[in-house]
Amino acid sequence: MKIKVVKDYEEMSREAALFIEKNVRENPQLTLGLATGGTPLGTYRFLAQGHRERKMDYSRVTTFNLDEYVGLPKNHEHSYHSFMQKHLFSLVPFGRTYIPNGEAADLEEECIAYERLIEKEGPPDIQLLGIGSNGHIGFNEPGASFEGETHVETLAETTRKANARFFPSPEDVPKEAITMGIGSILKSRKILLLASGLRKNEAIRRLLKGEMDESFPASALYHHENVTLIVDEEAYGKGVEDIAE
Ligand SMILES: O=P(O)(O)OC[C@H]1O[C@](O)(CO)[C@@H](O)[C@@H]1O
Repeated sequence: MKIKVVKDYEEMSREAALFIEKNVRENPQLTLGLATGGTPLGTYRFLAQGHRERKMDYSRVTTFNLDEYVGLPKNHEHSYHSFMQKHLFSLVPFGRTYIPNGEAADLEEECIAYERLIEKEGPPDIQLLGIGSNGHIGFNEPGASFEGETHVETLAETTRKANARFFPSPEDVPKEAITMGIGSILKSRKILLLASGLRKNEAIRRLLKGEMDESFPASALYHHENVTLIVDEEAYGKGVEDIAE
């Protein structure tokens, strides 16, 4: 795991956007795995700026989102479809964009179809990831199999609580989501993991201990040979030994 410690959220976001831009310049037909939540918002802002000001071209890039809440219509203001539209897709034209359909009549079928799509079009050249304070990646909660494919996950109460800030009230946070599995995520060629703020400090400390355990989903990333962690000083914390290679 390569670890880059940066000053703050802004710097983390800029570094992440530069990482993606560099890879897109090298391969304009890249497949990009995307995340939602608070963590990647700044990265998307910088990607949009690069497109606007430096004419970065994403017209041949294909994107796959990690997850979507079950039961929210695509145009619901808190669906991840709406999130991506608002924060990235309306600002940067991509070739093709894919997000699981959380209101599919047959969710199992939807999961199988999404996994097939990733296999056909991908796997992602870069997978962008945030980390939950309980170590979740995508919506793979503690206990999720490291070999799992796209599936319906019951959200941990801590995750629902953390995401309540995006909803009018905590009860409005859906109880389930479709998420790419850890196995699907690990198929990506490169993984870019971002973490910022004190809220993530404990999760990063546990990750950097390097112990692989299904009770801590992000530790599966030690099974992958090309992971870059960009972490700010608050999330990295003091007294953590640098185990960067
Ligand atoms: O970025 P946040 O809002 O802290 O959430 C952590 C991670 O959990 C998720 O919301 C679950 O998908 C990710 O998108 C996100 O990066």
